[in-house]
Amino acid sequence: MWGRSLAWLFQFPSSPRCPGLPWGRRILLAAPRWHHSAPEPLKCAWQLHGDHLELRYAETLMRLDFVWLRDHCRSASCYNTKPHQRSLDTASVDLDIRPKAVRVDEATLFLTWPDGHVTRYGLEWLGRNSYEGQKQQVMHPRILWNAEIYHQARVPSVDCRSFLETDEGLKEFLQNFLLYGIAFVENVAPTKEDTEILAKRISLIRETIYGRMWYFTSDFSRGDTAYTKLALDRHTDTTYFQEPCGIQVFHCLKHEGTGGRTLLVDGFYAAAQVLQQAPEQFELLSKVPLKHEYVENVGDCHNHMIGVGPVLNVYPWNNELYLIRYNNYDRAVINTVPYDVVHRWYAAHRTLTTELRRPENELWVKLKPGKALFVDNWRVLHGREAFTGYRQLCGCYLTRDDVLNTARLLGLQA
Ligand SMILES: C[N+](C)(C)CCCC[C@H](N)C(=O)O
Ligand SMILES: O=C(O)CCC(=O)C(=O)O
Ligand SMILES: [Fe+2]
Repeated sequence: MWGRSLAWLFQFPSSPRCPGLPWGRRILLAAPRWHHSAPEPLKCAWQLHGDHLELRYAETLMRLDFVWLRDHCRSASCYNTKPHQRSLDTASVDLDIRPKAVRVDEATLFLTWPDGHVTRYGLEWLGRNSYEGQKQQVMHPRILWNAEIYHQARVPSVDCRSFLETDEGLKEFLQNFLLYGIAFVENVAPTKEDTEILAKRISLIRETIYGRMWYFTSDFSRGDTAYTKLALDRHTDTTYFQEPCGIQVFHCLKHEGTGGRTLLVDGFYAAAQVLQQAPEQFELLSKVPLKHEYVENVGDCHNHMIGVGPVLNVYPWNNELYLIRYNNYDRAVINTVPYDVVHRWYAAHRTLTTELRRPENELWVKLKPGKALFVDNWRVLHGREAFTGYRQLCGCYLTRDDVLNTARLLGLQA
């Protein structure tokens, strides 16, 4: 029996935590204390250590802390499955707790605690919810793009009626939006009110200093270059908020004149190139905190906003990007790092900018009345070409949590 289980254990690659140490050698040292679930196929093996339980299930080696195991107990007295909320008072758990007994069958881990309480875990559940399991998964599946990838994907626009009236239309739209960070709705009546109806179908509108639904022409009514006819280089908006707006909706209601095309660039595609070419620069961009700032004193508008955070924001456990802040217009004085770091940061920023400016990464579209564009402002940069004539643009920002909420309720991974 032991021979067979050891043979099985030898098939696994070396432990990710100790790359130099073959798994087999660790097992030989620890062999007398390994247990495994008896029936074939042998999918699970475990052993108790001084302060944690080591569990191998399917392809995952998990190290589970005893307090964690007590804290996540899903028994009726510890967890209320109706509201999906914990009833257990975590602060009442002895930090030196250790299970009195451990047993594993084909699908379940059973732990008996010193006070007799029994905790059961589905092995499948642990595989998905442990740190080691999470680390292997992405939170947000995406397709990174340059202009060619995006064009070749032939991502369809969704028709306004299908978007408003059917779950399939909405789901298709949101799936495109989650994968590419941009999505279009067609045949929208060219008014601010109709644009608002679209926005409300997927989220709550995020009211900001620019209003709820904003509407602008090149009338200099606000102290920002957006309210001119000038070209705007690629950027993300509201970098000067502690939480930049998650989504931006654009709907061009009128343009009598030339130019004014919209530029879109996938910031995560560019960042992925930086990671490949210069991982230390990617790391710097994800670690150095920066300020962005908006100071306005025009007419009755008086605002002073400051947002702090790095250019690239990643989940620390899997290094997955979730937010890029990139706005060279609104970047504030750098006073958060010493001079030598500043210089390396400028070099890293240059590498990223070079990627963002590659013509092959630029997607140019002309927004027309009837075609609304949704942009993931945490991922995709936008800009515009200079223009002549009269141009009216309306839109709004959306709260990100609520867009993702809608997507999850439709069964999408968001
Ligand atoms: C869309 N709307 C015209 C309302 C906003 C303009 C905000 C522009 C600002 N520089 C930023 O990038 O955040
Ligand atoms: O005028 C445009 O097309 C976009 C301007 C802009 O960057 C913005 O409104 O956030
Ligand atoms: Fe903008």
